[in-house]
Amino acid sequence: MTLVRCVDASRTFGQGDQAVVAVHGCTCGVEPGARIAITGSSGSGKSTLLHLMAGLEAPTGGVVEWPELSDRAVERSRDIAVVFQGPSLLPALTVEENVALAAVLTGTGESEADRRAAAAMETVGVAALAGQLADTLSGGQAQRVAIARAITLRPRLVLADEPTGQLDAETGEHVLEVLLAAVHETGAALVVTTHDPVVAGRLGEHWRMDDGRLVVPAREGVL
Ligand SMILES: Nc1ncnc2c1ncn2[C@@H]1O[C@H](COP(=O)(O)OP(=O)(O)OP(=O)(O)O)[C@@H](O)[C@H]1O
Repeated sequence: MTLVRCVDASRTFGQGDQAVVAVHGCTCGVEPGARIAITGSSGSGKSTLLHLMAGLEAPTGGVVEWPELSDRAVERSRDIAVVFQGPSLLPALTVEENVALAAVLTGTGESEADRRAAAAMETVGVAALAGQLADTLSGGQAQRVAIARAITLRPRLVLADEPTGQLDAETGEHVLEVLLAAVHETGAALVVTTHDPVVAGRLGEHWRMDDGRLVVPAREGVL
């Protein structure tokens, strides 16, 4: 039942003297229902590991696989949603258009995409912002809209890269609540990278990246 499994997965950027090993031989797995925080200092490889799990980066060593999901990347991309740290909305589109876009881009018909977007905006509590241009939103509102976009296709796995990293503590806490409620409602597993111990404390499981190496508490039945 593992959604994503990394077996001795590595990611090196650059070559020769310039090579940077961002992730060294990581072995881990994410199961349905998981709530995982990945902490670690800046540059320790958290984002790179998340991108490997999303399929946004290919490993340069080892294997990343999605046993429960489709072998085809396009179909898999419907089941895996990524929430980024910074602004990720298209500023000239409305909230509603931004939320529907992910569905449209993965081949969902327009009326179905609109219906799903409306449901996701309702879940996340941004329905009142539907007609507003994305570049008029506050940071917290924009991140809630990004969460709505992430859950529009009801993914099996949500990977959030420092989703509260650019927000003040109170707004960040609210966005985290929204994210946890959204994955609860949709039944998705959640992996969050964070520098914030308060955020990490809200998730059931805690992994740590240490200079590209993953420290995962031992669990049975994942690998
Ligand atoms: N596209 C890239 N090209 C070259 N080096 C990269 C690239 N992406 C990441 N790196 C390097 O890989 C290492 C790990 O970076 P990564 O962004 O995964 O760390 P992080 O723990 O997420 O950091 P932060 O908390 O600051 O976001 C760093 O040394 C970084 O400079």
